[in-house]
Amino acid sequence: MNNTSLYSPRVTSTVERLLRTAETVDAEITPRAFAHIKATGGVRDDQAVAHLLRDAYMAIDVPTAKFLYNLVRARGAATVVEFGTSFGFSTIHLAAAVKDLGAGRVISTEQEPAKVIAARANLEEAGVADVVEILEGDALGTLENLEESIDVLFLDGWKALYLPVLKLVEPRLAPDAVVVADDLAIMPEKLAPYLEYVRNPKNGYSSVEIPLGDRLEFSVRAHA
Ligand SMILES: C[S@@+](CC[C@H](N)C(=O)[O-])C[C@H]1O[C@@H](n2cnc3c(N)ncnc32)[C@H](O)[C@@H]1O
Repeated sequence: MNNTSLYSPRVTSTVERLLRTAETVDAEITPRAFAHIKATGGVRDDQAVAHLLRDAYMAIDVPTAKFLYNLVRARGAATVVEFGTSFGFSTIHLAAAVKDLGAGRVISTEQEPAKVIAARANLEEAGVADVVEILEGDALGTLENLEESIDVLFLDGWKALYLPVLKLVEPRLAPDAVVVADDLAIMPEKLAPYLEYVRNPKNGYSSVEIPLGDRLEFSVRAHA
């Protein structure tokens, strides 16, 4: 028997519905954001156009989602933290893995109140809401007093905040914790400080790029 809830009817139907909706919604929203970016100098900065992307899904692709599921299971993660829930597509995959492990939880963060409500409903529909807590507000505030030891950290909010978020929760990373950062292909200039930090062995990580989806940085907390 395969105890992989990714293939359960509830997860499958929710994931398929979200993929369909995300495609339609983002096809309408993102060209407007790109046009605005072009008209204002051409440098993509999601934070600067956050008002235009308020309703956009910007979800990871299916291979990346399956990779995250496998990673959480392989790590036997008890605590997974996500920066950037959006409508909960990635969160469903992280939560499915935690559920299949039999214990643990996902703490996800989202600053758009409407997305928090929608994500909670999507997690409920997928049957994984009981292992997820969504912290509403700016992750730099909501993650400030985290007490848990983090096994897996997934970074997928606004790119300029990856390094500040990592530094904020760094004291909470478990030995050999895994940090995955998405979107290396999308905004390299915004991610440069983050990549410089995790790729410098002096900062206590072993880090490598993975050519999956919009390209990921896969870092292991390797300090003594
Ligand atoms: C790329 S989307 C996340 C997509 C999601 N991980 C998925 O695969 O479905 C980024 C999300 O991060 C949220 N976000 C950006 N900066 C944030 C911050 N400082 N605190 C909390 N959420 C933030 C945005 O509102 C947006 O919904």
